[in-house]
Amino acid sequence: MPPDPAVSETRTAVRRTLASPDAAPFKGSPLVVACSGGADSLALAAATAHVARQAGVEAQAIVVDHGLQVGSDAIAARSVEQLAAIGMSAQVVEVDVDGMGGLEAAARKARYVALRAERPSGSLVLLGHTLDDQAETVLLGLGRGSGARSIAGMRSLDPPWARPFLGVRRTTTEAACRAQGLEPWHDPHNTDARFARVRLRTEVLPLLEEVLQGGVAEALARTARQLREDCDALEEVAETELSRVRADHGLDCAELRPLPAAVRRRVLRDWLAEEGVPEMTDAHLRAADGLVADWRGQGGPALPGDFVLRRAHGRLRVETAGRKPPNG
Ligand SMILES: Nc1ncnc2c1ncn2[C@@H]1O[C@H](COP(=O)(O)OP(=O)(O)OP(=O)(O)O)[C@@H](O)[C@H]1O
Repeated sequence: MPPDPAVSETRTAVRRTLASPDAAPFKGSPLVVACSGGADSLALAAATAHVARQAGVEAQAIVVDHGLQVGSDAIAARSVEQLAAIGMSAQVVEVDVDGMGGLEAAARKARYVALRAERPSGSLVLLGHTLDDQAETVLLGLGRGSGARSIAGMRSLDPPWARPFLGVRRTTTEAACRAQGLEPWHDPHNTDARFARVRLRTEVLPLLEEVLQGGVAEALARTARQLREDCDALEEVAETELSRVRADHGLDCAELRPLPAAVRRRVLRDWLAEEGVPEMTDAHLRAADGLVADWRGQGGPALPGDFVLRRAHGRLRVETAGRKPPNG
């Protein structure tokens, strides 16, 4: 009997990602599925187990227990049982979440650190993000005025991370679970209307679908892909330009100025990161760019990490706050 269409779609998605040219260095490497026990990552585990068996490669799952809610250990244990039913061995990794920068973000950070540390060396870690997650990320980014890179969403392959389901709808992962007799865990956070992402999913996207007569999630995912291609091209150009405009431990303003703003700001961002300036916001970057594009002899902006940007003798330099050479 041919497999259920949803099951086929999930398997094809995993096969395609592993067969992509960028995944070639990982051919034959072990596969690790990051499994929360939810429908997306459970369907991913089932598809990966099947594809791995056919290809003769090792596959296992990691379930992260963030310890944030009562009974999180029981939820993790249930996920391990579901994984055992599809023939995938799993380990539970407990992490400490410090709550810095918000609980959600801290949990995510701890999860990625643990997955990276626990995976067998040389393996790919498969994550269950779907097309719906991608669409929500794009829409949230647009609404918050984020930069192109963050609206460009997630990559399907960004070693050691792989996201085979970025073209698969959430309804398909749910159907694939049902068809395989799997019982996903329903995270109460996914329906908690205090989260902007949840309201976007349950209120905004359905309304947009109605107004635009369907296809919105796919369209947003397409926007993400196009932007990603544009961003990649711009970043390549910026890398080349950065090596050209370097001068005397700084940057040459006369060489920088004629560059298109999108390239110039990327050059500045990459160079400032290289100089050790942390967490640049868009406002910092614009102020830094003002020293090049709109130079009127002004003082340089203060940057995060107690750094100051200065323009002297036609060169940009990063200094720690306190030292002041003459402007020029
Ligand atoms: N507790 C967990 N243990 C293992 N993997 C997990 C866990 N939670 C999430 N994941 C992995 O991350 C994927 C995305 O999950 P989710 O959308 O909940 O994450 P998020 O909080 O939005 O963060 P991010 O999207 O950056 O991973 C899941 O499909 C799964 O592969």
